Formats: sequence, structure tokens, C-alpha cells
Amino acid sequence: MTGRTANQRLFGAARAVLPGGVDSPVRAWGAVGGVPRFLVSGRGAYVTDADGATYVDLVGQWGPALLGHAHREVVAAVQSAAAAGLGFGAPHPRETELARSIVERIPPVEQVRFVSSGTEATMTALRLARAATGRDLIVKFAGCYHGHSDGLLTAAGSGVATLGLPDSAGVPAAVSATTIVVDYNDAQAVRDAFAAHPGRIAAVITEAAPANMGVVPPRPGFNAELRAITAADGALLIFDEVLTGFRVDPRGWWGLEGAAEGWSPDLFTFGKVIGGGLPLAALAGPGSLMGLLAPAGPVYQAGTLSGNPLATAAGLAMLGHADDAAYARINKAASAIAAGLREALHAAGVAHRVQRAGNLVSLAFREHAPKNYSQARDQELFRYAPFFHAMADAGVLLPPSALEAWFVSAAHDDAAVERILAALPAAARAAAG
Ligand SMILES: Cc1ncc(COP(=O)(O)O)c(C=O)c1O
Ligand SMILES: NCC(=O)CCC(=O)O
Repeated sequence: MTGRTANQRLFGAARAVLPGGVDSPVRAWGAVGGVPRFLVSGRGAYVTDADGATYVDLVGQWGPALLGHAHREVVAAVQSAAAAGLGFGAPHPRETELARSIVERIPPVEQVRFVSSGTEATMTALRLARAATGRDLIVKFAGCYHGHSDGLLTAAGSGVATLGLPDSAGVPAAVSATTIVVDYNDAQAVRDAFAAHPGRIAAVITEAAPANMGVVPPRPGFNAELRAITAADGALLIFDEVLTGFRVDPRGWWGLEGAAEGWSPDLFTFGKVIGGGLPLAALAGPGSLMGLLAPAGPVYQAGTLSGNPLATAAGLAMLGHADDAAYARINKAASAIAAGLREALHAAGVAHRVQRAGNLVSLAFREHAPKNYSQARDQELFRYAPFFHAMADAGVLLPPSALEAWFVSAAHDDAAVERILAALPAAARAAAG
């Protein structure tokens, strides 16, 4: 025995054969230091690591685990689908069934194309927007993350933000030149972009409610203004609901805002929850646009594993069990956690804002609520690592970056929430330094 923990041994072995020891940078604990926990199982609100330690989990698979880990009916649906064949590379009935359940929930959506990741969904949405408008330029917001396709990595959130990168190496300058980056929540900046490039912008892409620079909700009316500005110029509005879709509400963020205010974007992207924990994402919209996709139309898009039988089974089971009671439990737990956070940090005398967008929560170590990416970065980020580690030591796993959202699930019952609340005072004192 070397005295090293199983997590340490596994991380060492992983780093030899996986760059950085991980398959996605956000998992590497780079911003908080220490050894990432290698998780071997999960059930409900809890996950267990290779050393046998159990944690209340607030990472939630980075979004998909809406009902908690290994939800019995979701697992059963996947097992039964697997027994009937892992995939066929041919149409199968569940694709239509899942598409129909999305169309029924979100009336502006008439057709859905399933892909395997949110990255593919947004990448294809841009291609579709360019084909539909005959224009090249895209507007995106600093701090929003839409996956890792070339044109969307500029000033991106999530791991790009956590690593403090302006963009990624390896993206052709000619591609970056087609992306116009503006500040979030600044409608005038969007108007200025359209004024500077009249008739040349294919689409504005936005997170419906940003949660990849921490949570930075749209100010009231902002998304509706984006709708009006894009429509006036003949550009499309792409609402990226990969993270918020079917999480903040059965109809996603659009259900909380657009549905009530009477507007809708041209295209939606979904992911995470709709795959029930397996690789599945989608772009969706009216038939007039979606019909441009091959083989119905000239915009090529394809995928060997797209809409595969296991992921569609998981997604259907997930959506089928995401009833009003489940959303009510998530909202209640999120509110209790947010209140506990405020109380603990206030008691410890730490300047902070608890950020909320529906049931999404994050923590910013600054006095005023951040409204955009530069404000989100302008906080006492150094406080997050001691806070994070104190929570982990007390058996609560948080996202390993202050610039990520916390994901609460319907399985976060009173006992799980109590464990989080009990851990907060010591973590707040650790953050106070
Ligand atoms: C809003 C948003 N869009 C797109 C993506 C990319 O999805 P994926 O990681 O499945 O490629 C993510 C998260 O990863 C996201 O949060
Ligand atoms: N909110 C950030 C993500 O969901 C990213 C997940 C990943 O890239 O692994």
C-alpha cells in the first residue's frame, strides 16, 4: 500500500492515457485544485467515489440528472431497449415518439432533429440559419457556452471561462471572423452589431438563461428584445436550451418567458435532460426551417448514433416521469439551498450574491449581481476553492468552478438538503479565509 487513495491512483493512471486525466476539461478540478473524485455509482441525490465515500451531488451529470441518479424507471427503460438491440442505423419508433412529446410540450416546435450532443445541435442550428438566410455572420454573447464547435468557442463560458481562455487554439481566424461577440443583457450592443452589418447577420444565438458563467439571468424583456431585433433584420433567433430545456420548467425557459409573453425563437436547441442521461440532443423548430435539413432539404447533417434506441428510451422515460410534482420538489430544494447559502455566507461576513434562474443556482463572490460575463469574472474567485473543498469534506459535491451552475434534482429530498445546509456554515467560514 502506498497510502494513496483510490481516487489519487485512478487520477494518476488516467493522466497517463487521457489528456489531463479526463474526457471533458470541466471534470479536472483545475480551478479548485486537488484530486477529482472518480465516481463509481450514483443513486438518487447521492454519488459514491472509488474510495467508498458518498456525497450529495449538485453536479447532476452537468444537467441531465433531473430525477436523480439511476432513476428506477429510466434504468428499466434503457435495459429493456438494450435487450431489443443497441442500435440499428435505421428508423425506429421511439424517435418519433420522443419528437412528438417535445412537439406537444413546446408549440412553436413542429419538427425535431436528434443528434448526440449539444455541440452538434448548436453547430447544426448555425448551419441551418446560414442556409435559411443566405448570410454568414453570427452574434453570440460573451460568457455563453454553446458547446465546442469552432465558431462558438470565442469568449465562451463553462470550461473555457474556468480556464480563463479568450477562445481555443486551433480555430481558423476565418471562422472566428464570422462570430460577433457582444455583452450579455446589452440589447443596444446587439442593435449596434446589426447596424454595423446590415443584412449580413444570419442569427443571434443565446442561452435562454445563461448558466455557463455562473447563472446570469436575462433581465426582464431582454430575450423579447432579441426576438424583435432579429425579426426586424430578417435574422433568426436561436434559443439554446440545452441546459435549461425541460429543467427549469416542462417547457424550458421559453415556458417561463416566451410562452407567457407571446413570442418564440426561430430555432431551439435541446440536450441534457431529453437524453435522460445518455447521449442525445436536438435542434427543433417550425417545419418551414427544419425542412431545409437533408434529406428533406439541402442542409446536410447526419449521425451514426443519432436518435439511438437507448438514448431515446431514456429520454422518453425521463420526460414521462418529470411531472409537476418533480419540478415542485426541485424548486423547493433549490430555494432551500439558496436560502441556506445566503444565511451561511452572511453569517461569515462574505460578500456574495446567490444567482438564480428558475431552479438553477450559482454563487458569485461579489456584492452586486453580475449582469454579464465581465462582471461574472470580476468577483473574488479565490474564495471558491476553499468553499468547494469544505463542502466536499462534508460530503457535498459542487461543480468544481464558480462559473458553473448547481444542478438540483427531484431526488434531493429533505435529508439530502439537510446535509447540504449542515455543510454550509463551515464552508462559508472557509471562504471567508
Ligand atoms: C447551453 C449549452 N449549450 C450547449 C452545450 C453543449 O452540450 P454538449 O456538452 O452536450 O456538447 C452545453 C453544455 O455542455 C450548454 O450548457
Ligand atoms: N455547464 C457546462 C457544461 O455543461 C459542460 C459539460 C462538459 O463540457 O463536460
